[in-house]
Amino acid sequence: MNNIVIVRVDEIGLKSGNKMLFMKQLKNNIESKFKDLFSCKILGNRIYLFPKKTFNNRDLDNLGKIFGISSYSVAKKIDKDFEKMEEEAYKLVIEALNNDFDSCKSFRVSVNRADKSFPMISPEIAARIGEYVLSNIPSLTVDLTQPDINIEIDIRPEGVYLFKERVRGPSGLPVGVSSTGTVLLSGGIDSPVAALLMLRRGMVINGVNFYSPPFTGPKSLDKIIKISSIISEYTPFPFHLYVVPLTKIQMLFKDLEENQFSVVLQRRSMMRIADKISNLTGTKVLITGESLGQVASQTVENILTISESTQKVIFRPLIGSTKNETIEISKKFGLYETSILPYEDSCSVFVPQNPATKAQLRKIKQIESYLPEVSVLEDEVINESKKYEIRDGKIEEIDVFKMVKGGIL
Ligand SMILES: Nc1ncnc2c1ncn2[C@@H]1O[C@H](COP(=O)(O)OP(=O)(O)OP(=O)(O)O)[C@@H](O)[C@H]1O
Repeated sequence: MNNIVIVRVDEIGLKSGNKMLFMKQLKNNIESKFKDLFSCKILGNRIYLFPKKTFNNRDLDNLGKIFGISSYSVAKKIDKDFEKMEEEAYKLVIEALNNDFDSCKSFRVSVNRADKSFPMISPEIAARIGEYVLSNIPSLTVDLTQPDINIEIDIRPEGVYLFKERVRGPSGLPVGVSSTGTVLLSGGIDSPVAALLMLRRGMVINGVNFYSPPFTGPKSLDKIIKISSIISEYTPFPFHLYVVPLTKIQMLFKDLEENQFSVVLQRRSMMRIADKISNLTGTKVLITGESLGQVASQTVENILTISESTQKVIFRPLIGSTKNETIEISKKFGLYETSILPYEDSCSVFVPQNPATKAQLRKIKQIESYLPEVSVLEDEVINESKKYEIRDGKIEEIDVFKMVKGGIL
């Protein structure tokens, strides 16, 4: 049981003033996912995980979903004793060979001597331990640039760590260090990726989804909950999803004579509702998955007209991305297979034949001025929304919050 896990950070290490705050948040985030398995300790730019019970490498998979971690290694900690270092390095090579002594594998020993009081310099330690390993396993060759097996020896004041592998983490900043946002979360490919990208910058988020009963059925709801559940695996905070029935507002826009503006009108309504939910839940910004020029509603003119419906800043992390790039990220985060399930999204049900690509604000405001009931309906649908709390993939429907203009009932 003397294996420990070393967690490394990249960006956090560069933050001078906030570094300790960020490290503590990362430590809390790791503890919240691994409280039964490890106790954690910050030492310099690293976090060390001490096992409370035996673990195997698969138990560590969730470290790949904790933003802020650049890499981690399962390491053996020993005393600062040269003979023990030789012995453990040899054992690690044997482990890495996995009983394959026939195919000619190459290896390297890399030494980091952070404790300068250790009486030998790094190249000397590497060379001597390399010789020791070679003398015991003559089928090996040495390769200093691209070895099959890289044994790392890290000599620090508190002891020596040896490991043979660095597993890459998801990098970024720990969730909890970058304020809060509300993502307009559709069942498509883009907005779930936008949500993950904001989590990766350390933001705590909740989500608002619009659905159109009875035009969108229970399978669409299942899909958005499944997407939220995947998102929740990347945050230590519960992910709250507000599901808002938009149908009565959409019907109003659909029946307009000038229904080419219905998409922009609908989006403005979504923004106002999301703005209110953001205020009710205390988040600071809105987030969407828009990407410039991707669909008719995402021209600069339409985006400006849509943005005007809220005072809040809207983060659009995908604005400059290509569809393929977004798909790549979606796959990387394990979202893609769910995002492409063929269930109708609320908006696609009500798209006119020729949606306006340059909806002028003046025109849109004029139409809205003929529809004062929209604002009443927006409050109504917030009252009718469902709220789900999703934590580590576990879903619970909780209290529907009630709202009247300007406050919570
Ligand atoms: N039903 C919905 N519920 C919540 N937000 C939505 C919904 N539909 C669209 N949005 C928000 O508006 C943005 C633009 O949507 P649009 O349908 O124009 O583009 P999209 O590329 O299909 O987006 P996505 O892939 O995220 O569905 C979405 O990224 C999302 O943030």
